[in-house]
Amino acid sequence: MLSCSKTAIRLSRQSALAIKPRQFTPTLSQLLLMRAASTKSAAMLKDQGLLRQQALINGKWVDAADGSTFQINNPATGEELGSAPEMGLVETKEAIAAASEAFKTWSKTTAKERHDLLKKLYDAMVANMEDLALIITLENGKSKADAKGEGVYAASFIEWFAEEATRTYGDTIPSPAQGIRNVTIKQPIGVCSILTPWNFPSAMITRKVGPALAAGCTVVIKPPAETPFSSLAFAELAQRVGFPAGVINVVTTHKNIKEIGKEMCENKSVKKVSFTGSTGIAKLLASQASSTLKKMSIEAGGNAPFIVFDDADLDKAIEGAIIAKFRNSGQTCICSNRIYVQSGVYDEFAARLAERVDKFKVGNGLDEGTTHGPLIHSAAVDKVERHVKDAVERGASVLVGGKRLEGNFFAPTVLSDVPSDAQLTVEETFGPVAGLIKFETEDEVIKLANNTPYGLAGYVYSNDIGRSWRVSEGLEVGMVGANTGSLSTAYIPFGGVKESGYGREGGREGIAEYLTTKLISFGGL
Ligand SMILES: NC(=O)c1ccc[n+]([C@@H]2O[C@H](COP(=O)([O-])OP(=O)(O)OC[C@H]3O[C@@H](n4cnc5c(N)ncnc54)[C@H](O)[C@@H]3O)[C@@H](O)[C@H]2O)c1
Ligand SMILES: O=CCCC(=O)O
Repeated sequence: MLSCSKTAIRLSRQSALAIKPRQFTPTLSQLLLMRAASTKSAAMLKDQGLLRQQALINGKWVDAADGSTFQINNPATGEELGSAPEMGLVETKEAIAAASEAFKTWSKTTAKERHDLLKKLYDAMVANMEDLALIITLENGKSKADAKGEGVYAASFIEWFAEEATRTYGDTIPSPAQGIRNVTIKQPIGVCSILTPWNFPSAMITRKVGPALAAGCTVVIKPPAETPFSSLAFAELAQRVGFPAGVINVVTTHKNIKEIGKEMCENKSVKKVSFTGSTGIAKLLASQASSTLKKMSIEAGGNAPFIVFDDADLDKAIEGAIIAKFRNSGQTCICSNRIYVQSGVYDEFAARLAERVDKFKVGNGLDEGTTHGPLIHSAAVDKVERHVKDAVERGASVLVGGKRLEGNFFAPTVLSDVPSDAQLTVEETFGPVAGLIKFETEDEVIKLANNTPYGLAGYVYSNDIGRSWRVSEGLEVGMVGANTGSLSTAYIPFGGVKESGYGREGGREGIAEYLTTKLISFGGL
């Protein structure tokens, strides 16, 4: 067997040595290099060392070659939180080269070694959860409860994929010919480019990096310019628990995003690209990655229908709509974007949803009692405002909210009688606006729900099990919540169809995205 060869044993020993956990005892010079948290809010961190303001390449915390940086601000207050290096092509190539070199040994570690190290990383995330959640709130704006939820969710991917690392089984395949035995083995695909959005600054990193590391791949992460600190804190913890140099690299940028993104998709040493973000950027990256036929996973925009039938439990449907629509102030790819309510319960559902939304407490995510934070930036508020104005001009009524507040805030909104050609119905709004649309029949609502190029998630509320089943099968989406507004866990295959992308993250399928299947056909038996 391969694992019994002398070479494999030697490599396995080398790598076992390489991943010996390190204690975090910074030297004086390291301490001086570690920039202090520049604001009052960031100074609230128990462990200031988690607020890294440098990028990580080949196990070293580094600045941009030309020393330039960009600022990161709290979207709730505008307060400057700190800065990150404004890197470019040179640093990106360096990071890919480091990941390539590290792949030679990391890919030869045993599944158990990778499991143990990932488990240590999970433990470190749990031990530092308060700080990790604080960083999420500071850079993204979401409420403390949402941030804690995200932190736990982020860590759960590391735990889940630590376990999945040990289950990358191959097959033995009966041969049609005499004297032949066929087996398959799973091997890590290679260096992976990880490009993530700002709406889940931590969980979108771990949902991709967890399975990549578990599979034996190495990664170059490019976090979003709005929220780089969560990925840097994650990388810091990975360093502390002993991930070898070059296995995890983080390159930060604000203005050089196009050239860095292109390099990460076109560089020949990269074998896989994983992206979460808008459909427009997903298409651009897919075309770049196609130049070398790289494997890709894409989790792009959605336009989720949320369907409530007359026979639904309205209490549960309203609860579900609040979660599915307003989580993270509506900035979630699986947020319901169109709420279809059958005519018999339409008025009651609308009135009760509006009453609940009116009670939301909008504010700084750090403040006690805040249920909903700001949007990520003013461009996001502009988009939401545009969608609401357009819907109202086309005949929708504002039941609650409907207006821009100060700064990056938009009042949580419920609109009724939204027409099917409104921007709100056609495009992903990515904000705290619930648009209600009345329907009469099951066939009609399935047609309306599928009338979109997107297909990420959908929701159906009905107490008729047959109807729930029929509608779930009929929706052109990758995920359905039937009588639940909450889908997201590390245990499920997360992903879409149509222009919402391809590939699955999480669940059993998640690690397969980072593995290749190799056939070994033994002849002459
Ligand atoms: N599916 C999601 O989770 C998700 C996340 C963010 C945004 N969106 C959608 O996109 C809309 C616009 O938001 P946005 O402008 O932040 O989205 P975007 O697609 O422009 O950005 C998403 C991420 O992609 C990266 N990116 C952007 N241009 C790139 C390039 N040329 N090469 C490589 N990476 C690049 C950025 O780091 C960014 O964080 C939102 O309103 C929403 O509809 C969806
Ligand atoms: O917005 C993207 C991911 C959201 C989730 O995992 O629930």
